[in-house]
Amino acid sequence: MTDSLLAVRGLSKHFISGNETVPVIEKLSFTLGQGQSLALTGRSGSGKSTLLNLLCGLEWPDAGTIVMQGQVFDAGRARVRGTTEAWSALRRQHIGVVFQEANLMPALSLLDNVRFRARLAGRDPKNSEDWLTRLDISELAGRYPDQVSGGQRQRAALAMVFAMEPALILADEPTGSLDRHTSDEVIRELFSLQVRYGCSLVLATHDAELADSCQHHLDLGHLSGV
Ligand SMILES: Nc1ncnc2c1ncn2[C@@H]1O[C@H](COP(=O)(O)OP(=O)(O)OP(=O)(O)O)[C@@H](O)[C@H]1O
Repeated sequence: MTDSLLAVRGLSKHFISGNETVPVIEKLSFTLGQGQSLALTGRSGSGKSTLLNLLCGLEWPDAGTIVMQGQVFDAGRARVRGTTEAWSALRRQHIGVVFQEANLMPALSLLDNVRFRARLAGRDPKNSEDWLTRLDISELAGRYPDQVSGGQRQRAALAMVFAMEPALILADEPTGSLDRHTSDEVIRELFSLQVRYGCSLVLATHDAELADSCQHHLDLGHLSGV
């Protein structure tokens, strides 16, 4: 892939379970180009969520290097002063996350959630209402997350992600909690906006059809690189 946005080299992660060491990601390497999409597949427990968590900083790698937009995060240097702060800033500004359950702030209306995420990324929140319109939930702008359906929350989560103008979207079974019809609609929006705005996408899914919609495919069950 050319014009690499994301390059992962020799990434490894294990967990400790009782007295046992459980290797989950082992010496994984791949690159993802700007504006490209990558499907992560593999049996349950193969490490899809763990990889997404490593990429967005919710988990700490044991070894390896992640390079995003030219900024290097080296597991060996992770504790060096300034490294984690620089990575946190990069993620806040450039990585949008959509998980199975929309992670909205319960005390904020849908519109304020979108504005909040845009501001957090340092973007002007003036287009927040437009994003709700584009995702067909403008009439719900003033409602709180617990006053709307799961599909509407997931649309609001997408509006939040696009309002921050991300370079990279990480999506973990983003429609896993939705019925097929709503799921298809939300996924269509995700792909169409991702292509239109040229951001890259890493999507963990068990859905073979969805995986086929991505340009690249990484099967963690077989630990092969892209
Ligand atoms: N915090 C943790 N402590 C110990 N083991 C963990 C932890 N998080 C994940 N694991 C283990 O790591 C492995 C990979 O989990 P992960 O959630 O990444 O898999 P997955 O491919 O996303 O699975 P699924 O398709 O079921 O969502 C599993 O064996 C899981 O039990």
